[in-house]
Amino acid sequence: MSSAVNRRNGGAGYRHGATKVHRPPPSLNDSLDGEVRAFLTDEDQLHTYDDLTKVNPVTPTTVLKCLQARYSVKVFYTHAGCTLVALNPFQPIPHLYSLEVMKEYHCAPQPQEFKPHIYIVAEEAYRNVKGQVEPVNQSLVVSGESGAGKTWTSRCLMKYYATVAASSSVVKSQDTVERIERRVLDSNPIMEAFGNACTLRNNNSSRFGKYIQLQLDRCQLLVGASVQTYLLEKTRVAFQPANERNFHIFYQMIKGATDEQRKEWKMPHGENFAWLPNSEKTLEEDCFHETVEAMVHLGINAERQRLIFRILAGILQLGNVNFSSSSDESQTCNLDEQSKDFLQRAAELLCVPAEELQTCLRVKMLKAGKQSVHKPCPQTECSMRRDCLAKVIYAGLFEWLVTFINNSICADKSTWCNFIGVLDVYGFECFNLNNLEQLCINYANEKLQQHFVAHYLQAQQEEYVSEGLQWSFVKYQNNQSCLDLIEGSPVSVFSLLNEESRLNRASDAKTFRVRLEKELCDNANISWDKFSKLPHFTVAHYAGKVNYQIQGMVAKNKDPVPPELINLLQKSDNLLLHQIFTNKEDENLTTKGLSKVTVVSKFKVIVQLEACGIVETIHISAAGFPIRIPFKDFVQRYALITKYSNVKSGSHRVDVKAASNNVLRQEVEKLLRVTVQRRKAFDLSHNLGSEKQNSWVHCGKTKVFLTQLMLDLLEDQRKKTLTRCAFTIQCCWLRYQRRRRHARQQSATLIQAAVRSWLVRRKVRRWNRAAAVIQSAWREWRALLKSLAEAELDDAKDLIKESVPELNPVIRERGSVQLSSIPEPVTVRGWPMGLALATAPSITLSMTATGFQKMMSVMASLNLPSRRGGYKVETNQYTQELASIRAQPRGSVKLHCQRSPLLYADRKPVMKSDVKGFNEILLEKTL
Ligand SMILES: Nc1ncnc2c1ncn2[C@@H]1O[C@H](COP(=O)(O)OP(=O)(O)OP(=O)(O)O)[C@@H](O)[C@H]1O
Repeated sequence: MSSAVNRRNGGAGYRHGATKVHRPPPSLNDSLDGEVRAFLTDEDQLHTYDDLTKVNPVTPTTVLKCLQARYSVKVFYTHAGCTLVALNPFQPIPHLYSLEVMKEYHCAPQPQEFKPHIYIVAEEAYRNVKGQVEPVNQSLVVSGESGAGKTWTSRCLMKYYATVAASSSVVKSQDTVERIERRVLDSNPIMEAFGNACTLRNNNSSRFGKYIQLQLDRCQLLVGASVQTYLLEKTRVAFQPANERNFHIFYQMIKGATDEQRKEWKMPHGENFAWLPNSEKTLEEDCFHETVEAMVHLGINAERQRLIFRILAGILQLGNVNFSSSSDESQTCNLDEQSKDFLQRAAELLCVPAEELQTCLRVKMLKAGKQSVHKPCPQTECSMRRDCLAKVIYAGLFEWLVTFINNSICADKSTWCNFIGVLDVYGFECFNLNNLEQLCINYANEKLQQHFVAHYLQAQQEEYVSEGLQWSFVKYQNNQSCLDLIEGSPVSVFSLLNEESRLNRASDAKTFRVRLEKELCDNANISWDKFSKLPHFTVAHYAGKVNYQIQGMVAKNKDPVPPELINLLQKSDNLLLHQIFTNKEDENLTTKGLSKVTVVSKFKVIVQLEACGIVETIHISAAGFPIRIPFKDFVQRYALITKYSNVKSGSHRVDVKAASNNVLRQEVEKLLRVTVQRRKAFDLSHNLGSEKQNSWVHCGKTKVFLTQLMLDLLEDQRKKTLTRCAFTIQCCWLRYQRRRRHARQQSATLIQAAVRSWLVRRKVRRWNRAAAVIQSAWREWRALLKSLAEAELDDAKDLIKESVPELNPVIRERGSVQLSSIPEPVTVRGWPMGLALATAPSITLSMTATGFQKMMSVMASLNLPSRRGGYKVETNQYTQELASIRAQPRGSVKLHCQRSPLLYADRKPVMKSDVKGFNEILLEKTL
């Protein structure tokens, strides 16, 4: 089994389409004998082929062999050009999808060089959104048969984007990002619980199609998502094919309910429900707890959950209501006691009046003009009305859930600018009995195929021709006539079906078949088996012929819902049910004849296929030139390769806006030459001759056509050039910063030096002034001392002379000094050597005065007046005879007295400092 993931572009991208495995006529395979086949394909090496286009020759047999070989060595992904074939391993392979693997692919410079993986497709689409020239929306189509792994693959893609598109988040708070991712992922279990069921082919088969749009902001971060669903198989609610089951949610409820819930839902243990076959089968999908948890995360609160589960329980109860026919047609069908009980329970759970419910199921209302008539329904119709009620409730609930999920995960339009779409689409279906469902599914596939053809092969071929390329594709199959048959105008299967439904006449399969035959006989794609008992028609689809049963098709298309049922549901006291059906009032549930919306018209209106961006382009890479870029854009993007390189390309700057097409073309050619030359010089080891490289690119008239390889090469060179430029800019910036820092440092040093020198100069000037003052004072003082010393010595001599005759010492007034402002001379008496003694630090037989006494002594010695002349200073010591004065080493003075004249002669002087200078002066004078 396989599911193919097509990588497709949306918007105005340059990348196109996917390669289908190229199929030569079947006869080719048969015509190849074994030897040639062995020569062409080394079968032992088949498992190593990463791309199915390498298989040679490309035939269904060789492709299948290659896939088988890879499957046997547990390799589950293989490229097929630009599509990816995913094989279902049918076993968990955790290491293949781990977070590390995701990161590896996401961070790889060239993920396509890695082993084929769904993450390559995911990453390519993610990178394409950023756009090589401009952002391009992307869509991934996951298609395949039931059980091929489409849902699994879609889930993988969602998980991948939820991881990589959030991991780079720097802007948003972690909290926001987690919430968005979580919600997007949590939508899966809910949708699967309500929309998936166990079928013969797949235990977890999606019974609806879905298209998920992952919304990205400017920084390519996942900011939200939206889901569109289509074609829910609602008939499954009331009818389950043999050995299949109903939707998972019902089984989850009966298996996971608490006793309390069972009581509320009126589902006692052991109760059998007709609409829950095979409930003994236990699946991992039967996980009620997980669904409830996801509901909580998405914001479905407990009260809403209660309403939802009551509705579901009500549907189950309805399934056990059986009608038995009445003997009289004018009487309503009978209900046995059990059925009455179940009907009562259903009415309670759906919160509608039981009586009214019973009437709605058994009596139909016919309108005749303005009058309405009530008519009892036959037994089969009663059952149909019951089933219809269940289906309409379930479909309404599912729709409400999808809307709720969208409201919860959808980002505001202003916050996202690009999207990646994932379309999980039913593959082509062909059963023994096919009806309207298969016709719709196959129509969708046919439409996809048409886009594939029209938007890739055809458009590409036409473009090549208009651009003058010598290139032709293998003759492609155009399925337009098949589509015309199904959906064309004015007459087609759908238009006739719609007409039949609108006429509202009793549908007769045979009549309708005749009508089809008559109207569509010109179309070669429809045929009839005239011998078949059942009326049918056969459509030749691109993938094969399918027989469609006509019986019941018109009824299915009408999808009628009796208005009484809708009226009843609108009256429901279950707020949710009431809300669902009140909102539906204007939709196809009305009975206004021609305005009715039928299933096929609804399916055509849904147009997800177009709305989701698939219509735009389809991406194929293996053949031709999937990338085409206008010259102008090409030069704008890649001119830097030559502009910022050392290569002499001879190119001068081209004004892209003003340049003519020819100039641009020349510029493109130069660019391509440089790129290829560089590659050759660099990559000789790859053995890529110029011839081969030239086939990677072609210049058309207005566009350049590239293969993926050439684009990668150009991108690689561009990236390298940008890296080099970035490096140069960084270097310049660093150098500039360094220089600026250096200049600042120098300026700071200069300012500091200037300030310091100014401070020093100021200090020196002060010092000089102070020194001058000190010098002059010192000189004055020296002169004064000198004169005092002389006077004192003179006085001493006089004293000795005078004292001898009278033996009576006379205290004389000495050294009178005229002070400027004092009118009369102030006389100061002092001991001649007082000054010396007062300041001398070490004197033999010495005495030392301190404090005021010392000051007085000094003043007296110097014959200085008191500061204000307010007192007179006199020595209070006896004048003694000085025998001798001698200088001692270290500048101390030794006095030799006859008798100490000092008051404190017995005191030891304080050894504070040596007397210098002054002592010497004294000694000089004395000795
Ligand atoms: N890559 C895979 N790795 C492991 N198991 C896988 C893988 N792909 C598919 N499966 C298994 O196959 C089962 C069927 O896959 P899935 O439901 O995705 O198929 P599908 O194509 O969506 O079918 P349907 O159309 O019926 O919904 C899954 O439940 C899962 O168990």
